[in-house]
Amino acid sequence: MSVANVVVHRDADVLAKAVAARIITRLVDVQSAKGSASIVLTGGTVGTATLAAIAATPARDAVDWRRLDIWWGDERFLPEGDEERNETGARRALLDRVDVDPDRVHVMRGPDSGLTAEESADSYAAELRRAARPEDHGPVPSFDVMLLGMGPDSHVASLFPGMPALYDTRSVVAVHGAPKPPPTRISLTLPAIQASREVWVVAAGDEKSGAVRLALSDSGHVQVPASGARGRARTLFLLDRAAAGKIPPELGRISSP
Ligand SMILES: O=C(O)[C@H](O)[C@@H](O)[C@H](O)[C@H](O)COP(=O)(O)O
Repeated sequence: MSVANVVVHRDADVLAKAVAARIITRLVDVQSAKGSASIVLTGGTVGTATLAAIAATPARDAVDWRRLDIWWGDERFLPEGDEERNETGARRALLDRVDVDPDRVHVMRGPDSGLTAEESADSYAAELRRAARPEDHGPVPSFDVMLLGMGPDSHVASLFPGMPALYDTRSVVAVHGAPKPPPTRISLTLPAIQASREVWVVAAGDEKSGAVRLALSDSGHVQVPASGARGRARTLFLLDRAAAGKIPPELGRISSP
């Protein structure tokens, strides 16, 4: 797993725009090299603001949206179209505004599908397994970009400190009793996250600064899930100054103006 590199931006607005530009560049580079690309989206305010920033960027047209596989790191177990679903926020911010291939938008199904949360998690794991290729050496694709928001408790996706999902070796699990509402969710596990070529953790606000410091130190991933958010080739913590406020000098950081 790669060591985390930190990039700090002035504020949450610049952070979202900078991550949007980074995503566009990364997808264009990957598509140029491989013909298609894959990205895992996150819920949360920073993740959604980033998608809106992509939609607002003329350079978005440099991405071939038809040749992009879109996944989610987690989803609230709610009916399709529910305002609280991460999918709803992503469609409104970006996906309904670019020419994605609907067959390559892989949603985590909610209760309206007739599936239980466990069945929905198993169904998503099976979809990931079908998408994995021999060179991925595992049950999930090597995602080109794994976007993860992070909570003040250092949760990523719906992996909350100390909860059973952090001990699970499967790729996708149902989460019950999540401390962040709604309580029932579907989430990739750390092994699935760590299969990514690149993991980008995005966080803004001083309420995240303690979690950032823990996530960048060698904390245990059960109590500090974000410390397990590492990519095979690259890990980025993309922060605003407030979220970076407790990073010790020895951990290094690159600050934009
Ligand atoms: O379903 C969710 O709620 C998200 O996937 C969750 O992991 C989110 O990314 C973090 O809680 C950060 O959220 P904020 O950026 O809003 O603080």
